[in-house]
Amino acid sequence: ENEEDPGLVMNFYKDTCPQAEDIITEQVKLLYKRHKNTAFSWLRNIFHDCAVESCDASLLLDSTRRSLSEKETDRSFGLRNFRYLDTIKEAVERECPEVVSCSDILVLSARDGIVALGGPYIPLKTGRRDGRRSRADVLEQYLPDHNESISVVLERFGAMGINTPGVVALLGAHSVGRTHCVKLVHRLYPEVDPEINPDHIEHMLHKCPDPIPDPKAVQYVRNDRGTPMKLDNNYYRNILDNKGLLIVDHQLAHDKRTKPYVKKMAKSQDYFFKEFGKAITILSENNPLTGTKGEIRKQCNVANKHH
Ligand code: HEM
Ligand SMILES: [Ca+2]
Ligand SMILES: [Ca+2]
Repeated sequence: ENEEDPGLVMNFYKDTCPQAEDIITEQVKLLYKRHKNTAFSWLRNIFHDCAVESCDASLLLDSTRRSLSEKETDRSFGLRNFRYLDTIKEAVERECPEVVSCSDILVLSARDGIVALGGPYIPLKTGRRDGRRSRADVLEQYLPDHNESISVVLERFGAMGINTPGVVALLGAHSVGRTHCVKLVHRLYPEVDPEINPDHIEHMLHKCPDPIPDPKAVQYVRNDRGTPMKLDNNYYRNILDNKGLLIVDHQLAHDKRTKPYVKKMAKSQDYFFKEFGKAITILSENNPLTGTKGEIRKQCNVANKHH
């Protein structure tokens, strides 16, 4: 870090685009009013972009002739609503063309999306710049799969500096949104996983009636039937009650290392929010491109053309 590169700071655009953060907040509010589920996407994006080497908006790049996009990999299954991030970028570009990075827009939309969902306000720094290439080739080394062991999950997040309560808090994001049947049928067919709460099995079978779901059919189960639209601590009560959808969700409530925190978060929303805020902050600061590294992308889905 030097004079030209202050790294990440609060309100990085205060001189170059003083309205930037207000425009983003305003757009998030407008878009959330019309498309509630776009807030799930803003929240999920910060994990899928930042956990894979860097918060550099690599997640948003489309495939090119030379490289596969991260969006098209299996771990990204179900990611949606990218067009609303483009809407925010366009609104910011109208005010300050080519100043605000897509990676900062991705992070700040997550911050404001969390608030829209009833979660805490987490002050986050800015000054990230956008990467120029997809990281699809290494993505699986960073993003755990739905049936990953807790040891691997703790190790992957630990490598970013996120501790055990931080991991437990981050998984609390599964208090909103949905999971498609393709990620769940292995727990239902050929035999039902005996660890699932019998009251929940009926619902899951009803929503996922086919052992091999048509990947194009929109068949899914809501992550939290109780409060599906609220980022609250109901997730922890669900998983303690054996109503977690993914194997990782279920294991989180049963592993010796994570269970004590699951119980604590199930009891205290404040504790959940406190740990969630810390962990999101660390995630959002993972290995950013700052200073003169990377670029300010004009359009979030394509790297700039070089002249
Ligand atoms: C071990 C780590 C994780 C795994 C294996 C995992 C896996 C998944 C899977 C398989 C889905 C369902 C996608 C679909 O079928 O549409 C999902 C949904 C979701 N995940 Fe995660 N996830 C993890 C951590 C996180 C974290 C850290 C966050 C955010 C901080 C997050 C936020 C979300 C959200 C909001 C949804 C709902 C998306 C929607 O409804 O569009 N997840 N996750
Ligand atoms: Ca990235
Ligand atoms: Ca909830």
